[in-house]
Amino acid sequence: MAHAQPPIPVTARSRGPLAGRVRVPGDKSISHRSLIFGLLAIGETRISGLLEGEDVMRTADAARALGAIVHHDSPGSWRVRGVGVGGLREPGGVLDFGNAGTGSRLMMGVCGAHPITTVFDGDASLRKRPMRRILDPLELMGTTIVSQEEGGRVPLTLRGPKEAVPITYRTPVASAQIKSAVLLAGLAAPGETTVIETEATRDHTETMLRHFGADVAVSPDGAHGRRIVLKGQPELQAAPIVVPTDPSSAAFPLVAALIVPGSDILIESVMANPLRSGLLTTLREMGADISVESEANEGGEAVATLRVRAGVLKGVTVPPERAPSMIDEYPVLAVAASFATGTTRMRGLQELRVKESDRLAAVEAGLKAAGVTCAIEGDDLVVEGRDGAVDGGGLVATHLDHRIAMSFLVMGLATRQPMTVDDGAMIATSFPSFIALMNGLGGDIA
Ligand SMILES: O=C(O)C1=C[C@@H](OP(=O)(O)O)[C@@H](O)[C@H](O)C1
Ligand SMILES: C=C(OP(=O)(O)O)C(=O)O
Repeated sequence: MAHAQPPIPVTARSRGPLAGRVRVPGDKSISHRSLIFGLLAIGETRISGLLEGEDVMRTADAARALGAIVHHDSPGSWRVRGVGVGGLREPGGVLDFGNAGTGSRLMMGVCGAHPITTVFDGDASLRKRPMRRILDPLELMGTTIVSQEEGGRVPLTLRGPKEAVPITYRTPVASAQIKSAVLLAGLAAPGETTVIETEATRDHTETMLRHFGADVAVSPDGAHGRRIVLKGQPELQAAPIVVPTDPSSAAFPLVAALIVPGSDILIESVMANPLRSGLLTTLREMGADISVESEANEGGEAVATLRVRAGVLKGVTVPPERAPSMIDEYPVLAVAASFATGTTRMRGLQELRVKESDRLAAVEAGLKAAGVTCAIEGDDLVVEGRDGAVDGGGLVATHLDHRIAMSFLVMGLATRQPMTVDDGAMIATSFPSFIALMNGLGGDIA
């Protein structure tokens, strides 16, 4: 499958303070959803600021295979002429989602509720990831799992029912992908589809449902949870989308500026959605010098331009209920924690084991390669901070995981010895301009 090219090792070296002003690319979660909603709407959806990373391009290809007309006008600017809910065409071939959990899982929700047969596949990383979490609710809605690899993995084949059955579903783990797959499937079902989540997760699907004219009601459920009720079979109307920047990408220059002594940078228009802001909360608790220079609204999301200055960080305990709001940021938080004074304990990280790699194991191995003491205790990751002085010098195995690659390259900008990651190719899945952007701030990554 995809990405069988020879690995491309990349090395980061420390070369003095970072300075300058950057804007990171569009949000990956919102970019996938923009194309999917464009497919499911009637009319032409105009998107600006779309992330043109490999994961999102797979979703664009899938939308085309399902009948949408997708045009790329200029960098970030796309148009999608949709087929409407119920109007999907059966694809002629396999839908290959490459490395993308979000694209594949959300599209399983879409396709599994339509009366078509679809085959899903991906790269070696995606082939290891659990899909039962999507297949279980889909089966309740009437989808037939024609074939699947052991444990519900891709390659797998779905056949949708004539008409999907609406369900009430409590997600078994905090996952915006499960929630979104069920809601997207619920679009094709008559009546009300309800998703209940014990911990609130990113709400981009709910926001976009409303934006395209669906009737969706969200109410609190328990201490941290939400209940989302969707009225099925709406006629979604094309609507313009401005994709705000990706806070999960902003995390890399942000942490780099905190740990490279003397740094002082501005990161423009970082999406400030509270369900995506756990890293900022945690870094501030660690004593990070992050100030808000200005605030605005982009595409319906609050954004803030952040000034970030290097300084002393102190170890903290990160509570498990914060995990959904910073789920993809733990690898780079572990890097920040390595430079802090004292111990950082990140609690409740079981979901990190089923991302593009087992991120708990990959982070532990990478930190140890850099001379940092750390341990996995149950579902917690514990990092002993080295008070600003990390040796580095290790070779880090990235296991087809973009966030592992970028996190350890950020680390190498501040370690005594350079850090090398075994393969930088996967960075293109979410942040193709990462190396150029970091080097533009004064980094040395090559
Ligand atoms: O819905 C989304 O766009 C995402 C949800 C999260 O996954 P889970 O739903 O598996 O937590 C996150 O890790 C992923 O990068 C994007
Ligand atoms: C987990 C991630 O993405 P996905 O699940 O879409 O592969 C990520 O980008 O860190």
